[in-house]
Amino acid sequence: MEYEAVIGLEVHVELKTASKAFCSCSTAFGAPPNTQVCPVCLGLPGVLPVINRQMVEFGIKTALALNCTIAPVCKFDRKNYYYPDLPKNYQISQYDLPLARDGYLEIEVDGVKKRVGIIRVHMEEDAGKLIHAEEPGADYSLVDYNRAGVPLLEIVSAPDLRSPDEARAYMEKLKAILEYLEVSDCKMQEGSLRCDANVSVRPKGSTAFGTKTEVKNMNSFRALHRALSYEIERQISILERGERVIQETRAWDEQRQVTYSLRSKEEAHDYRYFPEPDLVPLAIGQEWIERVRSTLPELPDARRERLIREYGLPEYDARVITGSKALADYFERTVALFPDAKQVSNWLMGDFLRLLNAKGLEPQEAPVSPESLAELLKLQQEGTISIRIAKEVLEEMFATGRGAREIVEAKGLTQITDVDQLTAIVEKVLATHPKVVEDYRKGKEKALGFLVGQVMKETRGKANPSLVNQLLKERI
Ligand SMILES: Nc1ncnc2c1ncn2[C@@H]1O[C@H](COP(=O)(O)OP(=O)(O)OP(=O)(O)O)[C@@H](O)[C@H]1O
Ligand SMILES: [Mg+2]
Ligand SMILES: [Mg+2]
Repeated sequence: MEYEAVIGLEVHVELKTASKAFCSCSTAFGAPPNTQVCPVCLGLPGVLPVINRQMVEFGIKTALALNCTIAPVCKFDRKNYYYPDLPKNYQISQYDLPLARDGYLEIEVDGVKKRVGIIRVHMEEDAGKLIHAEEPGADYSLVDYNRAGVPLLEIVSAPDLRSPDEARAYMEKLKAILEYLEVSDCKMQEGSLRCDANVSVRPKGSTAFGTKTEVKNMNSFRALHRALSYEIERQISILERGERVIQETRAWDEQRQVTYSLRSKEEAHDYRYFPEPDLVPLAIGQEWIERVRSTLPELPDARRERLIREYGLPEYDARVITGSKALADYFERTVALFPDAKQVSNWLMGDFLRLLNAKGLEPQEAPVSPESLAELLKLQQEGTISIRIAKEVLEEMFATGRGAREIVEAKGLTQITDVDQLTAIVEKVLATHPKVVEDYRKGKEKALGFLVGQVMKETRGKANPSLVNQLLKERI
């Protein structure tokens, strides 16, 4: 039988406010443990939380960008559970009256566009961080409450996704939007963007949903994709055996590349939600919403369309470039200095991204500035260096942070365009390969490529390829 997956994602985003959700402690990442805490976020008796205005504003901004309806009145609720990462033994969250509902975002997979529904966006506070001792025999865990109380948004998608590819496309788009809005750092490795994946399978063509499992603990898009693929296969083989999938929470094991059971539905928490008595309901007026709407920046879809319009970029290029705000910024800054937009996008999508990924860097962290890249492209365009040398120079720029011209001059990489000098090398190559020359004369076109290659080798890539071609043809 053919099966179809049904996937819905719950995404938690840490907001980059300066202070925590309900107190004035700093949210800065990486401070020594338990230095950014106070009686409010530690939940000591008698303290009162105060709603962080910036958190609400970031929430409105995000909800608007996701095409949601902002609730005229929302409220906070206590989600009760006992765990060492939660100093108050409850988390302030939102339950039946969330900040916003009923939005969508658009994804595209294999050329097919699709709207993915957003069921709700709500505000809540983060828990602390537990560090479990890993040495053999260790029986303790360390607790850091710096993160306890940091504002989060939970963004819950409708069960509209049908494959791991669609799930990844959704996450990529959501991350891009959040980055464009500048409401979060969106670093999955640092935990500022986290995703729980709900997944079920059903016979293709069926309209009813199957029993879902919820998978946690993926800390990259790749892990999300793999965990979903694994979980879909696991569920299909259960159904194929004539058995039933049980509703449970599972975790992704990155080491073993499998999911394993954490707890079943019977063991699920009863959170005993009730309205947070220390906070008044929050009424968000239309003026506030409109004011925030007027500050919305250009979002990825709009920017993609503009890059196509303004620079004549192919749709594919525009999609890749605008997939990250930093990359799109980088592109536009480079094109301002080197107006051949397609060249710039080729370099960015090719060698630039490859070198960045190899170093695990984001575009804004690139050791090569747009000014430097533009300088390199100019050197190549004016013929000072060949494309092959340009690629080498870019690697060197990444490795050392030095400028293009500086490297070209220091290493004597300037392209050889001197006819006499090249002619000598061409003659030498022709003399060493009489058989290849013969082949070419007999009509074997490819033979010329070999000879060009030999000249490039002799000159360590510095010969001007079109001049070499011309000189070879003149002589054969
Ligand atoms: N049959 C199903 N198959 C796959 N996904 C589903 C199915 N039914 C619901 N979902 C998805 O599961 C998610 C449910 O999230 P929601 O936050 O509403 O509830 P929850 O997981 O019970 O709560 P919690 O926040 O405590 O984890 C949504 O993203 C929804 O799209
Ligand atoms: Mg949820
Ligand atoms: Mg859930």
